[in-house]
Amino acid sequence: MCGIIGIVGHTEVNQALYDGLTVQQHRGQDAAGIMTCDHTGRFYLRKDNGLVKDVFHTRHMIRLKGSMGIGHIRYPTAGCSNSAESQPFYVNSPFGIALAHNGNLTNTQLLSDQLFKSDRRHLNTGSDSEVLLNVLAHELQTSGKLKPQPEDIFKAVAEVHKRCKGAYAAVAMIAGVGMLAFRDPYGIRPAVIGKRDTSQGTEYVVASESVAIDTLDFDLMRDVQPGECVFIDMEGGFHSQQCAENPVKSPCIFEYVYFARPDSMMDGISVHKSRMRMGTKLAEKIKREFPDHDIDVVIPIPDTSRSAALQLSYDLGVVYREGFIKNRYIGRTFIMPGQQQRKKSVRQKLNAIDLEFRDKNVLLVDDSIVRGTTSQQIVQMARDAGAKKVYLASAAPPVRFPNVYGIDMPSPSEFVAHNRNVKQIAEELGVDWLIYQDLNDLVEAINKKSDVKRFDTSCFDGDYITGDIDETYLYYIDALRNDMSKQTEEEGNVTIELHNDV
Ligand SMILES: O=P(O)(O)OC[C@H]1O[C@H](OP(=O)(O)OP(=O)(O)O)[C@H](O)[C@@H]1O
Ligand SMILES: NC(=O)CC[C@H](N)C(=O)O
Ligand SMILES: [Mg+2]
Repeated sequence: MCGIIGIVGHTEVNQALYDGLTVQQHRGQDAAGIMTCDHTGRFYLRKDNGLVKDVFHTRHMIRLKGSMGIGHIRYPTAGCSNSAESQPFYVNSPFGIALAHNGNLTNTQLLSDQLFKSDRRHLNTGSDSEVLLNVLAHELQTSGKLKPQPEDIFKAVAEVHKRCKGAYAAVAMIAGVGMLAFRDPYGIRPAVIGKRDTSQGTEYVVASESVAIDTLDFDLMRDVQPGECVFIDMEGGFHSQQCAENPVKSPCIFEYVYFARPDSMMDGISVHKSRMRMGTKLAEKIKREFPDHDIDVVIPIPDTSRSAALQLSYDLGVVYREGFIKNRYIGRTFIMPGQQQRKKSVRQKLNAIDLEFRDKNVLLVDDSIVRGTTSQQIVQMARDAGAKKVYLASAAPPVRFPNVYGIDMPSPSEFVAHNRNVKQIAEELGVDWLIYQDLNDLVEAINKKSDVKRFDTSCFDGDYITGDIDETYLYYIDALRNDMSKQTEEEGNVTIELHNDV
């Protein structure tokens, strides 16, 4: 998952972009970038591998001039993790365009071929986001105008929707013209719009999550709708249009389970409330399946499971205790690039308080179990701390299918639930019993009264919302992106970045 932000203001936007990326850091830890545009139409770029706080130093911030800009934090799902593939990406023709993308295209190969053979465009990386930018650029080029008007931009985005498959929530800047933001026709990845009135006029922000809008002191207006394009010109004029033929709001369910911050609103749904309801549903299932349970204490696996675990303990009538202390300087382990690093980081990140485990039957609660990296080690820690029995509950169903829309889990054989039933997974994780949320309950917990038609639930049930994912594609991304292939790829990777300010 990546995080995006774009701002059209009336004064310098560099600091606001930085702050907006920082509060979305949980969406990507591999690379960060900001590109700004000043009143002369000149772009300024800084991007590199690392966390936001490590990528931007004062010397970079000073050079990021202008009242319009976009930013990105990256968790790679295509290409490699080299800084050359960090974002925003830039093309000089037409106009000068920069783009930052959250999601993953599923027809990258075909598009790359078309871009080279028909559109006569050069791609310099293996990133699907560079492909998205070039498709947009080609479609904008066809207007033939010196300065594109809102209707030219909407027409270009409509063509992007026809050509690009998969997931994309993107912000883009056209030099000296303005900023646009658009989501794929299913709205798989999130994007929200905010505004604030200043003495110089209205300023606009688009971000992956509303937490950025809140913390930057903008007011949340609404989501960018699936298929819609929003365009804000350099003078602050706001334009929008639906550019897809059949948009169907179907966001990725994993955003609510794990990715998003609980204080964000996405597609009209409070992430925090949805996680609390996940706790309630899970408590109901535990009561049904284990009416005579002997749980002494409910312990969350920090951080993400907390909202669900707290509500679960309340509904179950069992005390809640923080039994694992999280090292606040270690990031999220699931989105780290390799298994070795993920494994090591769980131990560095979490440590048990023996007192909360000794001689107790503990119910550990996590939001999701994917590779089982976290649960395996946590269960052992609970036992080492003296727990009598260790039970485990997951607020989401078993992850059994690869994600192709922006979460880097391409390889079913890496999932602990692969070819195992719940009893076998429990054995593998070393727990006395294991319980998973049912998919129906998860959907009900998230969608209480929003206008979301359905969710992309593919990682749980293999039903890919775009309807065009077949075995051949799944085989292809597995071969390309399983942990082993990625490691080999990274070792031989020495791409040198063009257009970068070090
Ligand atoms: O089964 P696994 O492959 O280990 O993946 C699942 C775990 O990874 C995530 O935690 P993470 O440490 O990334 O972030 P968090 O601190 O937000 O919970 C998630 O919350 C689970 O705890
Ligand atoms: N997780 C994401 O949204 C990744 C965006 C893009 N596919 C990349 O790899 O950079
Ligand atoms: Mg976790």
